[in-house]
Amino acid sequence: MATNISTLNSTDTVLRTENLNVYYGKFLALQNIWLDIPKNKVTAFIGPSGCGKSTLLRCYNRLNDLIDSFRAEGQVFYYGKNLYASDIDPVEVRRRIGMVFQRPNPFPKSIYDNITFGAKINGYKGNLDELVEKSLRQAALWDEVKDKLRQSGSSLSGGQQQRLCIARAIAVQPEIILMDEPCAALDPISTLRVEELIHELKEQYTIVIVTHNMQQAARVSDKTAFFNVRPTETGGRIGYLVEYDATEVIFNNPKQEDTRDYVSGRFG
Ligand SMILES: Nc1ncnc2c1ncn2[C@@H]1O[C@H](COP(=O)(O)OP(=O)(O)OP(=O)(O)O)[C@@H](O)[C@H]1O
Repeated sequence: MATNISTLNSTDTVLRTENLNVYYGKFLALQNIWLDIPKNKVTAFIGPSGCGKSTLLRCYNRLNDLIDSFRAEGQVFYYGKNLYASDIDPVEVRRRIGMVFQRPNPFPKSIYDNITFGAKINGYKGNLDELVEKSLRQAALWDEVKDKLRQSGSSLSGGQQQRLCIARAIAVQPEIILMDEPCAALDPISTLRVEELIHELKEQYTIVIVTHNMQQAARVSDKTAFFNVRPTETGGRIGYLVEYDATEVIFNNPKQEDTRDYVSGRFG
């Protein structure tokens, strides 16, 4: 029988990777990652393009399983339970560990149905109207859409669509929200709204965010992991974790020179 991962004991470390190596076919994308993600905090992943930030994020909710060439060695723990164990249901993992992507991707459905879709699939027994209102309020979108819930999600502005996607992620009552450059396609004002939202959401959720925006990482996160990529003799590019610490340490007093160079913009 599948393990019910929602009943696992809670500790301050929600996700832990131990000696994680990730391959796409023969290509080693990430090497030897040891990283603990703390509960109810925002953890930012920063680093140059191709260093494996999104790859690691997708390992946390087994989204990489959908890529044929993907293979992981080492372990990813959710409250001490190996997420890749044979008795773990990846669908349940993705319900507990939701994801918001770079481009807002509402379903081609009404605002209301965007929120209720996942809940219905999961057999939600509560009041759907209440769920819609609660999720939209938590995503700071309710006031803007409460009079047009039957309109298509794609009729909203890009920033509103992204908050709708956050509301949709919240509606299935996850514990963790993974965000892969959630503001990359947004204007500065929408970005600010989403950043404010992230601050509010961490009261209830654990958030891991990939961002290319140094200021954003400094503004929103409690901890920051800096990844880098090194070339191999055979032309490969291996991503690795350089340094992981409180965000203020990473930005103001990092231990590694590469981190200092990257956060100060001196990185090639
Ligand atoms: N589906 C895939 N198939 C094969 N290789 C992949 C796949 N996804 C990512 N990669 C490779 O793995 C490495 C890490 O990619 P990833 O997207 O995780 O990096 P990233 O740090 O998130 O980059 P970016 O900041 O540009 O989004 C890259 O070399 C990339 O080309």
